[in-house]
Amino acid sequence: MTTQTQQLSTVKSLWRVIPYVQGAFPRLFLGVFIALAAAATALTIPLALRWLVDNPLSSGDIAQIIPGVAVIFTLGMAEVIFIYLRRWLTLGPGVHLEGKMRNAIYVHLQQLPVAFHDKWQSGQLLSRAMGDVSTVRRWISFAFVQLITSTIMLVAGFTMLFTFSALLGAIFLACSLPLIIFSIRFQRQFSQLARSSQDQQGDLATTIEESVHGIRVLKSFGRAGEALDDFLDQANILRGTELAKGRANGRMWFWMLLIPDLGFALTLLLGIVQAERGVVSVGTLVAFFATAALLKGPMQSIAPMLSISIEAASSLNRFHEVMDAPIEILDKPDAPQAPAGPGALVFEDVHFRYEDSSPEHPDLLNGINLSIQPGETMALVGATGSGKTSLTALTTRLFDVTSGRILIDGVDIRDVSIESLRTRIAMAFEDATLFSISVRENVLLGREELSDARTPEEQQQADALLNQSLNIAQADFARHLPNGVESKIGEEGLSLSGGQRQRLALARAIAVQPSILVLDDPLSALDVTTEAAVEKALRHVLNTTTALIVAHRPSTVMLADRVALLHEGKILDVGTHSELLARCPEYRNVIASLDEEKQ
Ligand SMILES: Nc1ncnc2c1ncn2[C@@H]1O[C@H](COP(=O)(O)OP(=O)(O)OP(=O)(O)O)[C@@H](O)[C@H]1O
Repeated sequence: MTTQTQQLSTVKSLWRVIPYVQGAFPRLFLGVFIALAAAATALTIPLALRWLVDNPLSSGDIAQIIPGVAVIFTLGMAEVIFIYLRRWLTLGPGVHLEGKMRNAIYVHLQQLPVAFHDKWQSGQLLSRAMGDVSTVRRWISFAFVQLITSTIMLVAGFTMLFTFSALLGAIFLACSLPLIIFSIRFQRQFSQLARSSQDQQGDLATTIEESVHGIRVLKSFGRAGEALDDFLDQANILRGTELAKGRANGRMWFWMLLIPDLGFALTLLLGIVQAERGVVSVGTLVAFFATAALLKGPMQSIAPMLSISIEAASSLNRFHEVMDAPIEILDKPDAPQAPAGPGALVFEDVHFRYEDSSPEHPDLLNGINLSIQPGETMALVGATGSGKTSLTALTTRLFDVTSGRILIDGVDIRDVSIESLRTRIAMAFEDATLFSISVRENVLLGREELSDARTPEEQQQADALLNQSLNIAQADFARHLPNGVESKIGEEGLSLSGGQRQRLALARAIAVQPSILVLDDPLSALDVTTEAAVEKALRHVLNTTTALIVAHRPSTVMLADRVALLHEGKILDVGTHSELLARCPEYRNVIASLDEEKQ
């Protein structure tokens, strides 16, 4: 996804790095100070040279030559040591900053609502958390200090050149001025290219991620060739942008190398004439060119440092596009824990619509009123696309209601802490996502205290809960994996069948031992016999737990005490399966369509 960014100037964008570098300020400032000391030492060398040429060398005083050379040697050595120290000092802040920024974006991504993740491609998020953060680290560790010291060195160096000879200094400066014009033009062009390249890298990462993720679909539909063509098209666009960046850099380098050399040649010519006429001493001329030679480095470093700074500014913009995304679903200040009641779940005039749904459409959920008693199992049925999954997502605040309210044991779910709400209500989805960790860790994911069990008692408790949850979810197969429940599940559980993944996801929801269980068709991938066994075992759990179960199969409906029919955004009727069959034609239609789907 290529986002439209608010265009900030390079300096404003770079300024936003400050919160992440604060702890490392002393080291960074010391680094800048040491870099300035290195520059000052380097600029002292031409002064020592002038004294050496104009005094002992012209008078032939051998006794003074050796100490003079020793001073220049010592200054050179000091400069080398300062440069080493500067590199050592500035490396730490960069690494510190990289860690802080990466942690911050990870935490923020975890807190951002599901609506944000629905809109953003994972490749874009990945490239911002990895590539862009590394670019900013390179800038702070290297280009930032270099840019400051180069600028100060240029100001001090040109001042020295003017004191040596105003005429020669003015000519050298005049020859260098076009560099500023080129730098400004370069900055404009390069910042656009840098941003395009970073966005295209994000798009490419998304394509790779999606094609690896969907490799089975691509292979089975014989679309690998087309996927490769799409990838190559995107990779070619990125290559074009990178080549354009390289050409812009190359042009900049051409002028960066040529202009100082032209200035150097011109002033050398004039300087020799002036020395010959006695306007300047030979020592001053030597010092002038030693200084001018020293300034070539900072002048030439401006372009690469500018390009790194521009890239870092663009990376910071991309980073902040994620960090600035508001966390819309938040705890109220000092929100209390969800009440430890029996588990009544009530929907009161609940309205909900997705942000991107068009205004002429009515709300997807258009005034839901539904009351589920403690310990009751309520099945939710409705035509496909009627909003059943969306309704279940509201219970744990994956999305917030647009209006109305949802109550858990009489308390609005927005008034209690989200963390406590999500321990009271556990969810299992049709699309079961497992993590690349062991079966044990996956099942005990919602029981942090037990997944980190240390004492033998905790271990025993964790084992008992794990076994009980696996039994209810009919996930016995997990014990027969190569390392039993300690077996690590392949990436996103892909080494397991769909039905096996669903059973582990169900075991995970059961292990939370919630007061309310919300199941979004979690048995869809099971065969009829396994489904019947899971349902039988589930009945025991559901006797003591309030449950809301989205049902796509008549057998799931049979599990429930009552059934709610969702129709055109409202709960059209609630009753037992047979009551609804008898009195509600819409219910009969939905059940008939479920039967047809099953056949
Ligand atoms: N994250 C989302 N952003 C925008 N629209 C969405 C989102 N998720 C679902 N929708 C839309 O909301 C409507 C209801 O979807 P939902 O998944 O809640 O229905 P459902 O009744 O569970 O469907 P099914 O029985 O097919 O699973 C659909 O039209 C769908 O396109």
